[in-house]
Amino acid sequence: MSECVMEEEERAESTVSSCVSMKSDWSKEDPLNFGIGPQGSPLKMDEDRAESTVPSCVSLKSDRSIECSSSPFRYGWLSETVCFHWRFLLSQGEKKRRTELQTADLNNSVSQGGELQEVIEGHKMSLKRRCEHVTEGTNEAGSGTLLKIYTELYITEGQSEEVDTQHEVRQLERTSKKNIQDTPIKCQDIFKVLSEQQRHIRVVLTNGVAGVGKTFSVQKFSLDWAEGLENQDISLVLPLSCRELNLIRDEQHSLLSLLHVFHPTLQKIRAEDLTVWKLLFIFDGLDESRFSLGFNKHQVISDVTQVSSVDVLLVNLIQGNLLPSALIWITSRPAAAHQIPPSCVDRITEVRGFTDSQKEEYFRRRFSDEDLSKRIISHIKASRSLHIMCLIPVFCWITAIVLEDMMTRDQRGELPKTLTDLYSHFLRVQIKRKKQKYGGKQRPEELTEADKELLLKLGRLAFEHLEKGNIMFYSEDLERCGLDVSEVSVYSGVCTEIFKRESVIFQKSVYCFVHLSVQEFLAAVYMFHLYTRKDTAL
Ligand SMILES: Nc1ncnc2c1ncn2[C@@H]1O[C@H](COP(=O)(O)OP(=O)(O)OP(=O)(O)O)[C@@H](O)[C@H]1O
Repeated sequence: MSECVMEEEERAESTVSSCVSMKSDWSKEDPLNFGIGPQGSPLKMDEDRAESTVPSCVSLKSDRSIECSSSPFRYGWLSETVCFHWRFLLSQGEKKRRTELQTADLNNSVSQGGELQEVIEGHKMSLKRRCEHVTEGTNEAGSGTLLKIYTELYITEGQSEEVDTQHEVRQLERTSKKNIQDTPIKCQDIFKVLSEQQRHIRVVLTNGVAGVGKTFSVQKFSLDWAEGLENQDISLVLPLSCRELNLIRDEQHSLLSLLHVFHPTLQKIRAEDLTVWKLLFIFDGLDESRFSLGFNKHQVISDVTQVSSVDVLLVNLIQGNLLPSALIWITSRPAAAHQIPPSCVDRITEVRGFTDSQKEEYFRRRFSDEDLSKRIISHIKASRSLHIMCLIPVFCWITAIVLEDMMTRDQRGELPKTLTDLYSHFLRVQIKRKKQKYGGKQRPEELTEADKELLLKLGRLAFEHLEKGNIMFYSEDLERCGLDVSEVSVYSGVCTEIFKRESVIFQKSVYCFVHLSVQEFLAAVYMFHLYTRKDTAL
């Protein structure tokens, strides 16, 4: 550790409490436009502390302060804070020391500001790597596609009426008709105050049905920030997947250690950094969380180093007890969104999916072969139910997988026009992919007895959990249906998305709740088999 840093840390110990306790409401009134600056407000201090504190606090105020030599402090609040200290010192007749302090301050700013900037740059690089490659549809994690397939989504402020239980094509057809009162909002603007009636937006809740693009939006938002394109007033964007948070459900953490676990590039950040930076925490997939968020009765935590259970940390963050100036973005399927009390939410948005022109744009982006994308688009337009379903991006992905396979093969066959057709072809394509990858000697097109048996077991799993409304399966559930955990993870693309982490298997059903789906389709295949006890028409 450099001498400078050690010195800084020692000084921090004596000054942090005052620095940390200075809560300003800058974020409420005046979103400041800088990268790593603190929220400053005048400190109360005595003369002795002033001498040792001023340089340290000033140095925390980012290396931007040295950008302009004639006026070292660019921002109004900063100059006010600093002037306060400086007037104080000058009144003590310490002109000589002023020069010394100024020099020391500039040196510290360079060293500490430089180090903080390095941490941020490291985090940006790591986030960029993570978000640039996305796991599309139900492909295995790791086989990432570049986020360049990202297509703008239709997102609105506020939310539509409750999801009904009609057949999903009907439901989607209705949803796709734009309501005149819908206020579209761009993903990158969700924290911006967009009208005079609005107040500061601290907590945003984004709803959206399964597969509509919530996670993709989080990835795009994070990537744009990491690439320096959008929301540069935020110092750190910190995505946390609720599914991954489940893995430490039984552990005790402080907010700081939690960040170290999920964002190892931030190992060097300290408690005081968290309190002075403008942070955005993103909790993606609240519906997958296995926490019970007790908003009414919980331990109050306001210190980022205080250890507690993860759900308590979450509640305190959302309520603003912990890091009151941090921005919070929560994404959820509608059925789970009620866990967040409306009083804690400043803005609700809803990802509604693709408009008709966005559907076409998706296929154009996905295929470099222009002729193929044109044929796919015209096939979809010719089939009413496929066209309506393509409102949901994950359905576009399924359609793209199936139609690409069928249109680029030599074999002739009628292209699927109904959802049942499409789902059965989807299963075939996924089985073929699995065989190509893990295959042995079998011909990829062939469906063996073992394949059929496995699909029926998956069907049973789908059916039983659909009845219970479960969206996550665990290894015991698989075993109960006679499924081998490792075998099923190979098949992950077939059933939906199955993640194997530690000993737990999470099945992220893209289609649960009210949606007809591959899961429902598998369940139906199983039911059909039970009914006829014959070979199913796979
Ligand atoms: N904006 C987009 N551009 C291109 N493809 C998209 C987009 N949004 C979603 N997709 C496709 O749909 C799939 C599902 O999207 P995503 O995982 O973001 O949905 P979700 O709303 O988070 O679903 P869930 O509630 O199941 O978690 C993606 O893997 C991708 O294939």
